[in-house]
Amino acid sequence: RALPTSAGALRQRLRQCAERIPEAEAVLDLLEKCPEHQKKGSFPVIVFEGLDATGKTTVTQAVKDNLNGILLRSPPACISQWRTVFDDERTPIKRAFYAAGNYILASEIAKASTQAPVIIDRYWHSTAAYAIATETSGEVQDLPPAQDEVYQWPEDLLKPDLVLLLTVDPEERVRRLQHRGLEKTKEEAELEANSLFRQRVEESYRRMVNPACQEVDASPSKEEVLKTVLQLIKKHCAF
Ligand SMILES: Nc1ncnc2c1ncn2[C@@H]1O[C@H](COP(=O)(O)OP(=O)(O)O)[C@@H](O)[C@H]1O
Ligand SMILES: Nc1ccn([C@@H]2O[C@H](COP(=O)(O)OP(=O)(O)O)[C@@H](O)[C@H]2O)c(=O)n1
Repeated sequence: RALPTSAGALRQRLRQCAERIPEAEAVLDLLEKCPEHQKKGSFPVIVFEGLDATGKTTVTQAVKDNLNGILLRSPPACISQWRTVFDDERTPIKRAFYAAGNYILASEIAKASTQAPVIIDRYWHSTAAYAIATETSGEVQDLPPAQDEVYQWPEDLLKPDLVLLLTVDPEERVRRLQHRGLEKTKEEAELEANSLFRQRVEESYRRMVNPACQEVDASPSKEEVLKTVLQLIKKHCAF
């Protein structure tokens, strides 16, 4: 399978291509500096997931301000300048890059969560959901069965306390995309053209376990969505 699900496996994958791709060597260097099996601090770690334009950037910023938190994203800023290089590579190498981003991010989460609540824009569930959806074609029925190990969180990756999956109906999502008019990654452009792919990504998010995503209807106004999200955080994370 294209997605490496442990730090060891993804390091091996990057090492294999490091001679040809200098950026892979650079990612490996950063990974080396991250101790394995990172532990969370005492503040809650809350992840927001969902398709592009479901409102993750908007809501994560608002939650951060509201909770006086620290906002992080996957892939983390320290490797995002190499993203375009890996987006143009073969799938296994591209997946190794995003997987590595999550392990590097885990060190940042470990540190940040000793200081304040941590709010994260995409993490492992995004890496897994896009990978799973790309590896199959057709209907959601053709995805690996619900109990398959692809939906498991990697054993050696720091776990968040709460994962919220933002969903909006396809028409509203397109309206938001058009409003924003930002440059899209290649995969997001394909996604737009392919509603079955989009459905497979969303269904893969829903099948993820340990931790599972909690779905939030993100179609109401920004204020309403923020209110719902803050209530969920209050209910699930004591701090
Ligand atoms: N609840 C909402 N209602 C209407 N528009 C929204 C809402 N949340 C976000 N938007 C708008 O939709 C677009 C996509 O939101 P954004 O936060 O960038 O999504 P993402 O980070 O998931 O791609 C932006 O133009 C944003 O202002
Ligand atoms: N943690 C992450 C984040 C993004 N990705 C990849 O990045 C793409 C989405 O990134 P994007 O730039 O459109 O995301 P937004 O943060 O703009 O919503 C998907 O195609 C995923 O393949 C990932 O694999 N893992």
